[in-house]
Amino acid sequence: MTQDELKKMVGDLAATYVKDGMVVGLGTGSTVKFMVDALGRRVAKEGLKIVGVPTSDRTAAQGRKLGIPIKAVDEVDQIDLTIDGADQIDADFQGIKGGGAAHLFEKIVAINSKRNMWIVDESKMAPKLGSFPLPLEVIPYGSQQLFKRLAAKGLHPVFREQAGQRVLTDSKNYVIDLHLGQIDDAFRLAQYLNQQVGIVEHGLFLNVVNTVIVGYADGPKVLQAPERPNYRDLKA
Ligand SMILES: O=C(CO)[C@H](O)[C@H](O)COP(=O)(O)O
Repeated sequence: MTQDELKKMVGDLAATYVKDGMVVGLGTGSTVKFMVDALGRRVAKEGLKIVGVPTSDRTAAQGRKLGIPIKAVDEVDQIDLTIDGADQIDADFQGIKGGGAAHLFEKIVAINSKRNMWIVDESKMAPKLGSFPLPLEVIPYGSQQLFKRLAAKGLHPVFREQAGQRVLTDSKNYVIDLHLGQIDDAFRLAQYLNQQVGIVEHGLFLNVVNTVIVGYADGPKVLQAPERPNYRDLKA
């Protein structure tokens, strides 16, 4: 099976978890694209009634084109289920996201969701996080100084570029990727990054996911993460 076939397999399966009347968070990326296509088919054929809360301009445009009613995160009371992709998932169900530069909105939608499901092909599963570079969304103002601080700390930052231009997020911020190789203590690193002025959000998604669907050549596997407190409920 090709990687795209694996992505379609998990995307199609994830779409079957969506029930009539749900408010559904719609992630971003090539795997989610298959899932949104499948939801669009259900809306057209079955008359499935849902509201989609997209995590990027790309996903919003795809959803609207397919006839999925779209609302912004602040226009809904709560999101029942968010289905998103991921760049890397470790053995403890912690994840790295932001390969598509959408992790800020993805994290906002995720923490406002009752349940979170990630859909990935098997290449995304790893014993430890870090071989996928960790994305940071950073405010352009002062980003060179921030870059120098991250470099001095040994975090191997690289500004993300495309066709010789710095990548801009939907909020017109830059992305810095940290080429770490391996992350030994993701919680400690997240704490450090949360404290750095100029970083709007990092791509460590810790204790966020409830269910992961992994696409293997012999079929999809549905994995349940341990039940943990939602990010937003952590005490100050
Ligand atoms: O975090 C993301 C975007 O910011 C994506 O979910 C992640 O990059 C996975 O994308 P793909 O399904 O294309 O591999």
